[in-house]
Amino acid sequence: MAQTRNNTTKKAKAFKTNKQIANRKAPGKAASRPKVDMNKLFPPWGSEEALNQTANKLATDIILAVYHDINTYCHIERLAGENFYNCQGMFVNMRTFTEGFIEREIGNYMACVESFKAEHGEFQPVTPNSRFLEFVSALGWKIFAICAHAEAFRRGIKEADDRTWRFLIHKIQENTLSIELYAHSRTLKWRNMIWIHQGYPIPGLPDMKPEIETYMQWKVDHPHHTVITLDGKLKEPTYQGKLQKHIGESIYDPKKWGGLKQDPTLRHLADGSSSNVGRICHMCGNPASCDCRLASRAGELVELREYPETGTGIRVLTRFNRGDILDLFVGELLPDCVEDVYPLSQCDDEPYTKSNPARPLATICPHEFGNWTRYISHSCRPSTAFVTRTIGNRVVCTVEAIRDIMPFEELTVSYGDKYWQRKDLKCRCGHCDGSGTE
Ligand SMILES: C[S@@+](CC[C@H](N)C(=O)[O-])C[C@H]1O[C@@H](n2cnc3c(N)ncnc32)[C@H](O)[C@@H]1O
Repeated sequence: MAQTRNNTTKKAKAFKTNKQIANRKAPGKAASRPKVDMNKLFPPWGSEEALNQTANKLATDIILAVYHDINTYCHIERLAGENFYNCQGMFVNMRTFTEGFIEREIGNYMACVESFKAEHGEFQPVTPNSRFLEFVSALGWKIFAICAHAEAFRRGIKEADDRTWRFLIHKIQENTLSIELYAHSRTLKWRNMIWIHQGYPIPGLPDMKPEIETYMQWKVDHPHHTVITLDGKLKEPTYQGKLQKHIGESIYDPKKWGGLKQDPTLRHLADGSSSNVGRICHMCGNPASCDCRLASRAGELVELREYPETGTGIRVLTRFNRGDILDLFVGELLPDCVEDVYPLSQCDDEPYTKSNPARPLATICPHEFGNWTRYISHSCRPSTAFVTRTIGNRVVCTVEAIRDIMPFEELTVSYGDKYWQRKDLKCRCGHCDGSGTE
């Protein structure tokens, strides 16, 4: 992959390269971009398209909130288990809201069924206008119990207009495996929420027992140890037959550096003095080594998914804004480049010029140990960039959004022109002729 550079010089270089390429490929012609249909983008107010657009956006917001709330619920449950400040009360409230919602939905449904029976003397399996009935019939008890953990879903089932509701059902249907895996890999105890209702039949609705008794045959260790395949199955991410394990921070092993004790990306030596690495901390502006850390949670709102042309990639389960620092690119820190699929060269955080290139510090190699950022595919029109920054006590490589990123989009980054020149590989990003340059 590309060497990480200083932000501005990287942009300047990219601009120059693109300009040169445009001139080389189509002399005398400006590079053409697809035309934007303004009517489609901003349909007339009150038209069918405009109403669909609004409903679609609302439904997207609700499903994003489902992912977000499941994650938060499980996080607070963990903190409550550790007696973390105020989390127990917070968790009890969250659980009560979910349980109460399920009780009410089942209770209201049963009351409708009973009153119909009292009036007509027979059971009528269709209760008019029951979204609860529609949802459980179409998607089952498990997805209902999982979604019930999100306040946006609880409100949506009652308050959303019909158009938004149809979009929401469709979106949840499209993402059932993703939602189930998301809940499973965070150990959401959705069974507890419907357990007490399994003993009696609920007329007109599927039996919940088989769903409660069927366990997802997939181990739970880390959410990023699972890839959703193209045919809707699950697999582990592997490199040369070995599981690619998740780590939170880069690993420095002195044995791999000939016994050298000092991690070359650190800003201070063992005695606390400066190692002359890095500039000021990007978070607090401190010129000396400090305790800042990147508090990014982007990794919690992405999933590993197989894509037809590029293999395992990253699908986002939220919105990101231009400028967001999504996470650190981490791996084993090595003195040399060992293979050329995953590693990135970590340079010092210095202004970079041709006559004075930034000093290389290490190779970050995530082929076995790394985080989700190692799976980001290349695109000649990327949505993120690798940036060298000084944060806290070390120089790091961050992944940052260079434009707004839409929900469920695949994240992309540029690996740099060299990646596609030196390898027997064809770029399949769909924006170039395979050469890796637009
Ligand atoms: C850093 S890895 C990304 C994760 C990889 N897709 C996987 O399945 O493990 C880089 C490799 O992904 C594939 N890849 C990523 N972007 C691509 C693109 N635009 N065109 C073709 N292959 C791509 C290539 O095999 C490349 O060597």
